[in-house]
Amino acid sequence: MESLNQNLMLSSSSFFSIPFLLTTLIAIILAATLFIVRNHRKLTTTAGSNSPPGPWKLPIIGNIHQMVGDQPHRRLRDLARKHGPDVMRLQLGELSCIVISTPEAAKLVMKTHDKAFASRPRLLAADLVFYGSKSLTLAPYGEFWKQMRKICTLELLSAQRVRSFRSIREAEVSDLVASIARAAAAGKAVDLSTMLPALTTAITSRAAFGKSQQLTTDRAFQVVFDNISEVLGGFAISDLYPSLKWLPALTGLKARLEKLRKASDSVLDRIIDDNRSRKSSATTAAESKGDDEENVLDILLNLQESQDAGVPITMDVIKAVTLELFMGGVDTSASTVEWSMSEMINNPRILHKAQQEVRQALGDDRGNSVDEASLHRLKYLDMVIAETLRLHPPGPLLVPRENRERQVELNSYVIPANTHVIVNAWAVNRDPRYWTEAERFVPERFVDRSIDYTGNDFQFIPFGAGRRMCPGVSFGTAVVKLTLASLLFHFDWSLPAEQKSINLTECFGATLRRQYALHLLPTQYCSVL
Ligand code: HEM
Repeated sequence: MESLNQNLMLSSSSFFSIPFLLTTLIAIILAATLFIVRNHRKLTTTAGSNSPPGPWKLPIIGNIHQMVGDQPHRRLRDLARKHGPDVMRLQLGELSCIVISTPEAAKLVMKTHDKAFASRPRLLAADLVFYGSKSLTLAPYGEFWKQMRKICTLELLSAQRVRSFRSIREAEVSDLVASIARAAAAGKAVDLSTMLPALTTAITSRAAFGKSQQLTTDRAFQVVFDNISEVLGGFAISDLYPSLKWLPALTGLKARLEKLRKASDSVLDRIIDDNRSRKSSATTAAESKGDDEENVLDILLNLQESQDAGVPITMDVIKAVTLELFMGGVDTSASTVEWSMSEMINNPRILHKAQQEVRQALGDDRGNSVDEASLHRLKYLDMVIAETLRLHPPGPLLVPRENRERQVELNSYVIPANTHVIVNAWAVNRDPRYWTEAERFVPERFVDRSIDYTGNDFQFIPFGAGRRMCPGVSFGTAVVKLTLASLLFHFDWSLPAEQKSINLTECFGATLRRQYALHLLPTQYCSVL
């Protein structure tokens, strides 16, 4: 959603904040003193005989100091290798966590005990920005979440609905292609790290709110959106110490969240008012739809009016859900396209093969833009996308779960109620026991293996699995595939003169983005201007 998925994905950005580091520093000094007094502690501990193993922890801060760093998915994988390969226990402040790092353990959490672990931890940001956790991603497991999930899968993100947004995708991708063509004609490199999120923002905003509300140029909304993504990235220090009720005020987080809520409220109120006045002034049903297909906001407002959604669709619910779908749709797809292009540029054989497939399948008509109806023929491109999602899942740690109701027995371990569960999908997708040369980008590995995004292949979980798995798979993959096919069909790609290869360093935030902007030189293959 932060990328909400994601965009609501667990990220590390707040581990770097100054208040966080200061508080951590003071706590570390206190803790270190206590630690020296008890220096006979073992380096790997088990809290009780039935508790999963975990690294040694300091009093007060637990294992927080071991999480400081910019690659938490890698740190967690390394810690797990040493202290708990399947299931590892961590203490983050007052929170008890377990970290899941293998397909077997992921299956236990997201299939065998899926229902018990289907809740989400309480986050201050969810309460203050997402209207009291009224969004699907952050809602605790229960009746409200079940009804909203139904609405989401049957109404907002169903395969049929995603198909109905086809003209939006095609129009926006063809605008992107036209602007890249202008750069190509001028012999200039393009910055795909800026262009791709702008594209996915435009597509998602039209699907969520309609063309007349297109927000791509709306600076106010962009600022709100970026801020929410940042705040939702990672555990805020106050979420790690929920008993210290004064902490959010002290760290300034509460004030910041309240300000964000006001800002997002004013943007969403304006959009909803516009939508209503457009409807009431329209004289025909066709007019009331505006210039796009029925959008997500229209559907939610209709459900509110008809009162048969199973739960009250209040204005807060409408705002929380539109905001989260907007956030979920933007960064996840953009970063997938960016990583695909990066990997292909570093592997010219793969780039050439994917490009040949697209050009052969879509014909040699140099005036044509890519037609979505032909995309099912692109089997190799499907493998490229799957391999990208395996190595660079936008949500490497999924969205944290919690067994809010009761204790669970996981293998032989007892997991007490209210334990946070972090599933390291990034580590699972690279488990060397299941993937040959797991760190290499090899799309052909999917020739003899079906590409399964349904959450039934626990060795490959870029969209999560179980009850809480991503409901935006069709929406996301449709955007990714059309964009990649168009980039490959219309242009040949190379590195700017001074560059030898693409640096693949990751930047962990709301989603797992590239650390450095992706600048590439396009050469036009088809005439698109
Ligand atoms: C390449 C694209 C995408 C990827 C890789 C992705 C990945 C994920 C992941 C890993 C989760 C957490 C699953 C879990 O906790 O088990 C998630 C949840 C979610 N995603 Fe996506 N996502 C993508 C696109 C989208 C899009 C386009 C939307 C909506 C427009 C969306 C909406 C959501 C929502 C609402 C949830 C929360 C579900 C719940 O908690 O019940 N995602 N996504």
